[in-house]
Amino acid sequence: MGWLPPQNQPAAGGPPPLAVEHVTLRYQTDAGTVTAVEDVSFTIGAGERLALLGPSGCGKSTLLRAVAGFLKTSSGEIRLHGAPVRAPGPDRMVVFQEFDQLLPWRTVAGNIAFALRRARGLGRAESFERARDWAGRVGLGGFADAYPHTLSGGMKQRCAIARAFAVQPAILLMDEPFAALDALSRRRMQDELLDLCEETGATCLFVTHAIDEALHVGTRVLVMTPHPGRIGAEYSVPDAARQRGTPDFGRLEMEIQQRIFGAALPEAKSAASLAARTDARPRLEVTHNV
Ligand SMILES: Nc1ncnc2c1ncn2[C@@H]1O[C@H](COP(=O)(O)OP(=O)(O)OP(=O)(O)O)[C@@H](O)[C@H]1O
Repeated sequence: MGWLPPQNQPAAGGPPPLAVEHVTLRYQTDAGTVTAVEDVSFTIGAGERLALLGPSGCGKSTLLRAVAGFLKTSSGEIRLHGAPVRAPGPDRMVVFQEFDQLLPWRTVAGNIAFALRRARGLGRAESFERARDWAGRVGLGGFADAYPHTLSGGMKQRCAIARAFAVQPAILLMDEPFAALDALSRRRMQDELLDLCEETGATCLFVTHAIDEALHVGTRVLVMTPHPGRIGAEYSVPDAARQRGTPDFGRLEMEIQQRIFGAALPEAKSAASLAARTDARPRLEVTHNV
């Protein structure tokens, strides 16, 4: 069964799927104002997968929630294909870390079909046909009629991912979707996600605090500074550096560790020697470095 056309297809030379422009995000609490994210700007082009990487509390989830439309910006603008984001919309699908994001009273197919009806306006028959197809694509073909409480955590995440991809949103927003899984399941699902992204050409914003996951999944990695979150550095990840165990992957992983942990990393070389190694590699470029 064919894909639905992605939503908000960009006009040639038009604005990118996502533009975050000088965005600051603050929370008002009883104890005062918390600035979670400060003056962050970036864009995501069609088919790009941007991994937002940073330590706990640096504002990754806050930023993702603002892109989803759950939070208003304190200043700056978030644009989807040029249009300002003011509220949640069916052109953005979010996959959360939590296993309880499915509707418990609907089956696997029912969860996916419900999203297709709501977001794409499909009729019942077509939405269920597509939903069963998507359940099969994520390895849940035999569980299409199962209810969420009968599934493992990994199976629930597979269903949430299928639901998000099925809708073919303008952008997929993923907030540490594999963080609560065991290490083996996490690795397998990262690979499967990568395959789905490459097959569908999905545009993604992927939040993680794991360097290896960011490098494996992302075509670009934005490293955020600790609280309040700002953009510390940006890395392009060429295909050769995406595979764990390769020299390019190891070098880029080390370089990002050095940036995040600095002198605390025992095996870290001096910044100058790391820079020299970076320069020796033609495609591992730091494209932004504030
Ligand atoms: N609802 C809220 N009210 C007040 N402060 C909040 C709220 N949510 C988050 N914060 C604060 O905003 C900052 C950023 O939090 P956020 O959850 O976005 O970070 P994160 O990088 O996603 O962290 P983690 O990786 O641990 O999930 C933190 O200082 C946090 O305490």
